[in-house]
Amino acid sequence: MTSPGSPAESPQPEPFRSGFACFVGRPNVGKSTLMNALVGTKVAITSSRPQTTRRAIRGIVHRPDAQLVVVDTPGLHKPRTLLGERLDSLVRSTLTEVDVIGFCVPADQPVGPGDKYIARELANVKGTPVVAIVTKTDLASPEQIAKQLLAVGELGVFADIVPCSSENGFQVDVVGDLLIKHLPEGFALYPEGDLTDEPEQVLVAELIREAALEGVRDELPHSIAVSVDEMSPRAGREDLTDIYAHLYVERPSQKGIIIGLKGSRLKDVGQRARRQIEALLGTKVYLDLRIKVLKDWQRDPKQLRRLGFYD
Ligand SMILES: Nc1nc2c(ncn2[C@@H]2O[C@H](COP(=O)(O)OP(=O)(O)OP(=O)(O)O)[C@@H](O)[C@H]2O)c(=O)[nH]1
Repeated sequence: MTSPGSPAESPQPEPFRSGFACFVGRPNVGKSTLMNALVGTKVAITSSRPQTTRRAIRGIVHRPDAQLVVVDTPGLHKPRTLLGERLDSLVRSTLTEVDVIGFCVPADQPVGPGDKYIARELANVKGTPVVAIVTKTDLASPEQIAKQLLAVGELGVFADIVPCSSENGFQVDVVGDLLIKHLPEGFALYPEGDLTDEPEQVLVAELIREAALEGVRDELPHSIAVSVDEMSPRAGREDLTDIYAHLYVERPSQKGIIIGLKGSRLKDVGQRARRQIEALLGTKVYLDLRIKVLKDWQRDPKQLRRLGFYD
């Protein structure tokens, strides 16, 4: 304890805090990118297609005085397919399990019905503080940002409202501070240095899916799923990982799109994914990637379970 007579003494350190946060917001508002910026490495995948994220991927922010575990959630949206319904129930159960929620609204788009829908949902989550985050400030003028802060303030009762940009780093650390403020006092939940508790195999599958989505913007909205069937170091080669994976599409025509002329597109997808996976694993990678048609997998409960989407 610092006493008034001993100015040389350092002040009482803040208590160590640890706990969970999640980001919610319309698809494409920058939730995954913000999590990556907070964690400081590429953990969740991002793409310019809405609804890229399907799993609660966790990133872990380590600070001297805190450990913040960020659960990345899919964009809340009105369910259309069975897959959509599962996504939403995943989001809802996540909301009640975390210590603080970050509600993301982009600075460069007017507040719309989607944001209002989520704000109403959040008002029903009792007992979890919500920090409203105005994202992508690099895309908006100061006036636009000021207006957006006011508009977001009208959407509900928030513990704080903070503007930030994951693109240029503006106030990303402040977002971290404001989330950490709401965590309970406690011990570190994960060893220092851990950035995510997702098994590497899941991250690898996500990187392959990201590569496969690239360039087929409108043709294959949400029809691609990936399973990594086997992943192991090559015998006698510490520096090489063998990966056997399947890319699933819903219809034969989609298979053609992915494969491309004389297999050119698939080759591209494999190369792009391989580079990313090598960065993640820190070894060379041999990637055996095959395509299968799983008819209407998004509507088939058994296939959904196989691909890791549980009720
Ligand atoms: N200029 C700019 N672009 C951003 C920023 N944050 C995210 N983006 C871009 O916005 C797009 C969507 O970002 P994501 O992080 O995937 O969005 P999300 O909210 O996680 O999307 P879903 O997974 O679909 O819910 C990507 O193209 C990002 O590069 C930002 O601060 N500034």
